[in-house]
Amino acid sequence: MSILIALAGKPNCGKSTFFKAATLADVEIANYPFTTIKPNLGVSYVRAKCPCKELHLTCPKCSDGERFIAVELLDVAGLVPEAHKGKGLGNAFLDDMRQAQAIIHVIDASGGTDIEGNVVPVGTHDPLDDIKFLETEITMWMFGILHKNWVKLSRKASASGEKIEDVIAEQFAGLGIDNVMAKQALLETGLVDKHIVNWTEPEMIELSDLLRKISKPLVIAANKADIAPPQNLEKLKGLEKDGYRVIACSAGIELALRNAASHGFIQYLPGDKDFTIKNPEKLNPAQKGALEKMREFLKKNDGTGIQKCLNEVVFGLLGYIVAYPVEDESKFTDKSGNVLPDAFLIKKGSTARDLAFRVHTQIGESFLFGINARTKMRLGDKYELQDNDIIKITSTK
Ligand SMILES: Nc1nc2c(ncn2[C@@H]2O[C@H](COP(=O)(O)OP(=O)(O)OP(=O)(O)O)[C@@H](O)[C@H]2O)c(=O)[nH]1
Repeated sequence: MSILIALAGKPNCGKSTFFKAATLADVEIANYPFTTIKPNLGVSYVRAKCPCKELHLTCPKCSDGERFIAVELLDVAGLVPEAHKGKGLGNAFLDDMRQAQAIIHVIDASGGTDIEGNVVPVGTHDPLDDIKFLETEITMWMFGILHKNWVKLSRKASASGEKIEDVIAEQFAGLGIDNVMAKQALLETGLVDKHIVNWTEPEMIELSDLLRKISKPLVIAANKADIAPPQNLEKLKGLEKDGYRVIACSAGIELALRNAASHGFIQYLPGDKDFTIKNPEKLNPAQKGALEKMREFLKKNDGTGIQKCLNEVVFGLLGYIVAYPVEDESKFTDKSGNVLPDAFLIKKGSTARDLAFRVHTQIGESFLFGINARTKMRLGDKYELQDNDIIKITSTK
């Protein structure tokens, strides 16, 4: 049950660079055999504080107390104007979007590419237009589905007396929309009280827009921040008051740093706010100069922003926490003595029994109780997991 994040953006915004950087894992953090599963599907990681440091344990799964937990990243191609009408690779774009739980929308914050991705002088294109553009494409695609099936849906809601949220959820099940999400959108638009046969097109568009926001939450990766005019970044940050999450970033710098780290030139972990040069004598002045420029960016922005985007999606937007199941609660290990062998991303609000099911269906079904490995307290099946919990599960199996 991996988390799938879609990486979307118009041509030339730096999406491929972001994808390459985010899926280029150093051997130290990669516990997946391949970081690229398919050409456009890769393994990336969220970064969390591993409990090993606090417990003074040596943990082979983390780097200096930083745990990298795998998520899947989908490089979505084909965002072009009118993608929702099937233009360009529009259908592929929307099909990819269907499966994702959330979106990282990579935009060119420098304003150096127009809406179709053609290069223009930096600062001449308004990056706010790019944000609207992606949202409109998804909303109008969803509206298209609603509009096309409207007669069928009306009949269903009238004849069978099925609840409208159930009818909508069924129609959009493939997009990950359930009846709770549908109900929320219907309530917010006020359409819950209006029979579907009387819905107008603008009302259906408003509903589609809300369904998009609820089912495909997004983070805006304000990329190329290294060359972006400051007023662009300020304008983008200003969107946060409207509920947007905007992160200034540089995929170009992240890729360069990960490459430098994998070749042993620097010590750098994704998400670090600085790096150290390992062998300065091996670098020429131009390389040193380039690294120092990158360091300036990191200092100013608390890192390159790439790890922040991933963490914000998983822990912020989607509300996941990390739980560590163990078999020996006194040593914090599995049966073979491996310290903190697994880190599971699990939804906030999940219980000890939910964690048991994540370990194995049989263990979930035969769950007896949990033990908080830190306090050795017994936990019932309804115990709500807290971030960073280490839990021993006792079952009859
Ligand atoms: N200055 C700067 N340039 C960047 C950054 N990220 C990407 N670029 C450059 O932007 C250009 C486009 O980057 P790509 O990653 O190929 O863009 P893309 O969005 O995948 O483009 P398509 O493959 O056409 O969809 C390249 O010249 C990159 O080197 C960045 O953070 N800063």
